[in-house]
Amino acid sequence: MSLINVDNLSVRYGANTVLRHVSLAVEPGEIVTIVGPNGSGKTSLLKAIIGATPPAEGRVTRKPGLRIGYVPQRLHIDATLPITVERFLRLNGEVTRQDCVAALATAGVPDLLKRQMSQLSGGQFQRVLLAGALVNRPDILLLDEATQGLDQPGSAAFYRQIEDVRRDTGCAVLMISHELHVVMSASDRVICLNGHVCCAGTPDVVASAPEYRALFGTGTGGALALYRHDHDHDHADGPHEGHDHPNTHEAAE
Ligand SMILES: Nc1ncnc2c1ncn2[C@@H]1O[C@H](COP(=O)(O)OP(=O)(O)OP(=O)(O)O)[C@@H](O)[C@H]1O
Repeated sequence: MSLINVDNLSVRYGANTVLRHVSLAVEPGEIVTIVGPNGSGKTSLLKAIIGATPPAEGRVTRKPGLRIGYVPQRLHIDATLPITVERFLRLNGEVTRQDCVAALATAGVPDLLKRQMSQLSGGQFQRVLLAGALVNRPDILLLDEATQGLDQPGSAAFYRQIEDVRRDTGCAVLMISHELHVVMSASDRVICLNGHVCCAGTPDVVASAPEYRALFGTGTGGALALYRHDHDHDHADGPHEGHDHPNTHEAAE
């Protein structure tokens, strides 16, 4: 059974339809990236998946008992508020120090337990948010542009960490990113969203799809090559989400 199944989902705010007939599924252990321009409904999709936004049409099914870890776009913590990393992580319910130590290690920042949140660098802060999402041992991580404010090497390092997290914990990942060229190596599957699913498939296929190029241009070719590396695992392409351009991936494959 899929961890998450989105079936023919439409989302409206008043008269404004921001998602139309979106269908997708996330399988255990998969890394799926959602790309799309500003305002294309990416955050609305994540909100519908966690149940914070009701569907106008269609439905979202979560596997019973599914544990979701959520990493927000950004989180502001008042610099004058003294709060250590450990205390911050223990805000997540019944969490022991051991759980915090383990989550920080998985997030790639094993030595931050006693540090003040306000003294972390941007990259360390995002990893502590990641640890906060990991602390309850989720089946799936949802990341909403978790690398905002990081420079490109910082983003690339963060996404490599996500791959390590998947390898170490087996959890699935559904993430939003503007940076296909950076998430390329980490993603099994990419869904390009623009109110509807305009193309979907492996990163290579999506990056060369005319629909993606129409939205993002072709300027990332060099970066794609730079960040691409060989995977030592083999994930199936997964189901191609229903969309308006059925021949895209087949033509490119
Ligand atoms: N609570 C809301 N009420 C009304 N309109 C909303 C609400 N949330 C989002 N919208 C609108 O829905 C559309 C999609 O927004 P959403 O945040 O899902 O897009 P996004 O792809 O995540 O954008 P970005 O890349 O800029 O974060 C936008 O036009 C936005 O203004």
